[in-house]
Amino acid sequence: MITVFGAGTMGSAIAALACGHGLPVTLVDTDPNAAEAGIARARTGLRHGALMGAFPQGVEHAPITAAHSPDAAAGAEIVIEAITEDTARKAKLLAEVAAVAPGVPLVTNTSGIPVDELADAVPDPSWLVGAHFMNPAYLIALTEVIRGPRTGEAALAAITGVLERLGRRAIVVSDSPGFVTSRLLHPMLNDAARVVQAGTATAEQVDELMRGCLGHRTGPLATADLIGLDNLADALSALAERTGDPQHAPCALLLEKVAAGDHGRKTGRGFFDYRKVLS
Ligand SMILES: NC(=O)c1ccc[n+]([C@@H]2O[C@H](COP(=O)([O-])OP(=O)(O)OC[C@H]3O[C@@H](n4cnc5c(N)ncnc54)[C@H](O)[C@@H]3O)[C@@H](O)[C@H]2O)c1
Repeated sequence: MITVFGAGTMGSAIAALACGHGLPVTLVDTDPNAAEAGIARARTGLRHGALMGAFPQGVEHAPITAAHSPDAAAGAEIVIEAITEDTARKAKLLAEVAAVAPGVPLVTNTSGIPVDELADAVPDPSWLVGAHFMNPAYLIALTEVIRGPRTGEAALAAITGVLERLGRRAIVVSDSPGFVTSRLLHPMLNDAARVVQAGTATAEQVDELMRGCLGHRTGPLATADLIGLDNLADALSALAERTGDPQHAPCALLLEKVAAGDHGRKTGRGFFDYRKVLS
């Protein structure tokens, strides 16, 4: 059994990935409504993934159960945290989980908070490792795995073993703010928003140029909407704080959209409008 903390965009997609490969999941969220919504989203992900051929044939989908407290980590083979990108909140949860499940591999799905910073929260830092699943986790077959300076071989073997059972390939990188993918992608998404903010082009034009001229598969602003603009702003702030580069701080337009509740696909509107598609 895998216990996943955080039933938002990522937790629900990771749950779908595991269940589609026959591994039962307990999906934990402090907000009971978010847990139920996360299970519903995971079921949609299971249907979507099945249609896309993302799950092995002949493997029965495993159950997903909702829970609301760190106690749900007891008895887990591995724990994956995919809660809000907030260092203090993640550290508190990891400490609570380590107390309930000592010696169980702890995986953080942070977008870019250094694993070693979070490792200070747990009594045995060797059990903490990073696995940066991408959205949607059940469709993207490659996972960036982060080995912190204190990550132990047992934790690394546990996550790479689970990823293999989930049909994912792992690339193991060293610990650093934003690792590889967020360090490169997030500043580019921020700059794409700055181009719109400056009035140089519309969001549609930015994405069309990046797709048509530069081969970007979805377009940067559609990618930002898929990630969730609230999460993108949090991840950029974390990157700016840790690199000391003010250019990485979320731009004004991004912050305006977050403040207005326009968080991208998950709220129905971000740089683009999804409400017709969702209704
Ligand atoms: N969105 C992406 O595309 C993406 C991709 C890779 C990694 N990540 C990372 O994954 C993590 C989750 O991101 P998301 O986009 O799913 O966020 P989200 O805002 O969609 O969901 C976060 C969930 O965590 C819950 N939560 C907060 N504190 C909790 C706690 N102590 N215990 C249990 N649940 C708690 C919240 O209620 C919320 O439902 C973040 O660290 C993010 O940076 C996100």
